Amino acid sequence: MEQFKLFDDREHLLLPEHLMEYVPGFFTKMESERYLKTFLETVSWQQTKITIYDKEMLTPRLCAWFGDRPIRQDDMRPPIPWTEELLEIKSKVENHTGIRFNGVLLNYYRDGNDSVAWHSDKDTIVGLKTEIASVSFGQPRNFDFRNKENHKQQYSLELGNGSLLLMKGDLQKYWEHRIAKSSKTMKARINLTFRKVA
Ligand SMILES: O=C(O)CCC(=O)C(=O)O
Ligand SMILES: [Fe+2]
Repeated sequence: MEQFKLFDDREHLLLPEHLMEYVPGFFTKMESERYLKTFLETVSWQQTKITIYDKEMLTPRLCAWFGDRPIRQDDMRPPIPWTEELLEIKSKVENHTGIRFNGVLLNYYRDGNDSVAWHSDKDTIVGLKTEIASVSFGQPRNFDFRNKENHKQQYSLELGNGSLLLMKGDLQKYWEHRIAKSSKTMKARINLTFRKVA
């Protein structure tokens, strides 16, 4: 099991550099407001059905998949073609990370009731480590992550407006993450996860 120090001497959260890189204000406030507004107004958001313990439910958030090809083998719906804004963001993210992506999943959390449950992501080309670049606009929300084998090892990072979080290395293998519901009043947040799909 990998170990790392998560807090410095002043109890500030230290991110393990080989697993995560966080860049607050990767986009300016003005850019972020413009992107949030554009996506809220123009994306054809979908709420997909998920089956949990034989019960059909709707995901507690809205989604849209853009890119060059379908998101997964078991979900062959055609992707929505790239938009001008998404290509702008993609190119800035690719320049910063040096990674090329071929799809982006947009998640729209309408308020504090919207969420994503504990999971890890695995949709990369087999044999490569999953690298996902996550861009957030709007309401800051806590991104919780916990060790798969020891749930007590749990940390939280607030993903701010206009921020970039790069998830890499063995993060998806040993850790899972979520955006929990919140009882506080929360405004809209849109998150973009850039991915490499086969
Ligand atoms: O909204 C987020 O920050 C995380 C979204 C996520 O985990 C995912 O799309 O797989
Ligand atoms: Fe995820």
